[in-house]
Amino acid sequence: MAVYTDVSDEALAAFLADYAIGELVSFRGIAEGVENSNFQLRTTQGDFILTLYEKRVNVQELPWFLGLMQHLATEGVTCPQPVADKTGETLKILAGRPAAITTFLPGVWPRKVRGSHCRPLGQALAQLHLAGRSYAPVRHNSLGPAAWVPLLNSCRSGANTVLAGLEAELDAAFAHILPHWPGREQNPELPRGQIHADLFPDNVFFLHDTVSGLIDFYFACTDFLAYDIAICLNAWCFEEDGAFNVTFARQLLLGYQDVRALTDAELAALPVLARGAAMRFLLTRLYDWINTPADALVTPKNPLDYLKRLRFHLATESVDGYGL
Ligand SMILES: Nc1ncnc2c1ncn2[C@@H]1O[C@H](COP(=O)(O)OP(=O)(O)O)[C@@H](O)[C@H]1O
Ligand SMILES: N[C@@H](CCOP(=O)(O)O)C(=O)O
Repeated sequence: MAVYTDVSDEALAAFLADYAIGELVSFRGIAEGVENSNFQLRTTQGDFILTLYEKRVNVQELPWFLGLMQHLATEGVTCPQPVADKTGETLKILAGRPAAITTFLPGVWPRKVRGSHCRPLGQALAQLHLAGRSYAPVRHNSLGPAAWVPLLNSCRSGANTVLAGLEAELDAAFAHILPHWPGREQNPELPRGQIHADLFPDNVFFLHDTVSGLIDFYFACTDFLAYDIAICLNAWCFEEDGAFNVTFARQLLLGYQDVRALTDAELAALPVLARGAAMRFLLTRLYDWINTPADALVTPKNPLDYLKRLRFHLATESVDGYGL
């Protein structure tokens, strides 16, 4: 469960007095989520989400994230919109933590992904990328390739306790990823822009097979647009047993291209981007798996799910393997 910080009735009342969003009707902690403390807030004007930002989010970067969500919402992306207080502030302090109120989005995230989710997902991702083009501020991807070897270094002593030989397997995999990673320079064939960078099923709400909202922009950054697709291929297109579902991948790529055509360079780069995406989530999960205390509120996710994905992408040499 993810409510790390308690909010007293008195603190909440004082906090809400700064806003013009009606009278408090109900308030409850949301068990789902990993990173931050989230609460559902109902007032006489409707439903809202109150988020208290916890340790992993860099406070200095919160204005970038809130600005991006505001911008995307203005451009027609259904995502949480920061709510300003009576003085125009969206980022405030509550219970000693940075805090913001955002709009509540209707819908439910898919507990089991179906093929019918993947085309609308691809369309929504491309719409997000197009809407992000007019948001100029840049946020470097702090979990990009430069972070991966240091992350593995910080877990080396524990890696082989998770799986014998894991450390050597990851070191070997780096040789198939890092030297082939596209350069950071502006390359019109491999466009960069604002990406979500964590668009997993639990961050996409659906109503009747239609995307009703995208949430959780706190890993968003400025990077290759196609890297976001690679993250979605990993998060949406594998079965529980680790088998790749090429039909889901094809639907995802077709949906994306309904809205934004991929360049030849983006299509050619997909295998290496997908390897990198698998490595990124494998490593953060490995770090959490090794470092999360047994009595922690949140159960760490299994890093080995991403080892299966990484092995698949290492064996995939072209976009044909993803159904195009
Ligand atoms: N804007 C929103 N509208 C509706 N529900 C939301 C919204 N934001 C968060 N939630 C709820 O809170 C849960 C956790 O949110 P999330 O942003 O994924 O947390 P974390 O960043 O801690 O992982 C979601 O699964 C959803 O149930
Ligand atoms: N999507 C990541 C973990 C981040 O969790 P979120 O609740 O913030 O999406 C993973 O699956 O490893």
